[in-house]
Amino acid sequence: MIKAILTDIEGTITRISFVKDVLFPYAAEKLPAFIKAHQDDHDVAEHIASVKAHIEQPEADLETVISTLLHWIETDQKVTPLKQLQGLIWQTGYENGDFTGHLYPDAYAFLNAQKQAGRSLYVYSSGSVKAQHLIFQYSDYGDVRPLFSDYFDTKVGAKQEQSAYNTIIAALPFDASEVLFLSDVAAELEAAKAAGLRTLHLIRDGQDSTSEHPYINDFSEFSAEYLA
Ligand SMILES: CSCCC(=O)C(=O)COP(=O)(O)O
Ligand SMILES: [Mg+2]
Repeated sequence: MIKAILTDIEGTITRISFVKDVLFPYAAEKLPAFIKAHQDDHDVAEHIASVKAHIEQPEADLETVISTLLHWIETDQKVTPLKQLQGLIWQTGYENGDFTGHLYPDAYAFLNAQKQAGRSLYVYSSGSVKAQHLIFQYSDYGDVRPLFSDYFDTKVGAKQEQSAYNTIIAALPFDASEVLFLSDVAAELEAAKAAGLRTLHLIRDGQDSTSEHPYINDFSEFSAEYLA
């Protein structure tokens, strides 16, 4: 019996185009000035050091760090220092009202219904925990953070690695078999399944596809069989 739900964000409860066409371009535009202005802040300095370690250039100058980060945004690489920096940059955009966090209406209704039914809700996204807080604090439906009991990002590991799900389950008061993982990416579902979680694939926006996993096109198709 499913007692908790662990959800991905992009492509599962949030439209992919909100992330790719709104959040990523905003981060790319603001990133150079942000890095220059905040390079000595403790957190930012750590993320800059992490970029240099990642490219194995400990002596890299700031321009190299910035062009590396911009390349990672362009190619949608889920590298932890980039994802952490994006969260810091998006804060200003949300606070200024430049955008609100997109949530599919069916996802919002589903999450509310599951919470009311007594299930605990958790988030696991490549976006940093800070970015997750922001998208839910400034969502289209207002501040929906009270829906969620905890948040996980790539600090527990990459989403396509089984060990990341083992780490998450170890932090939850549930057995793996009591947790349903929702994602739009088959490789993430494979990793979660290997860790013993139940899985449900979201195949949204008219994509004509089938899956090795149980799948739905949106949460209006969700039924009790996925909770049994
Ligand atoms: C938390 S909103 C930004 C999402 C993001 O940066 C991203 O890379 C999406 O990855 P996900 O694991 O949610 O598909
Ligand atoms: Mg996703």
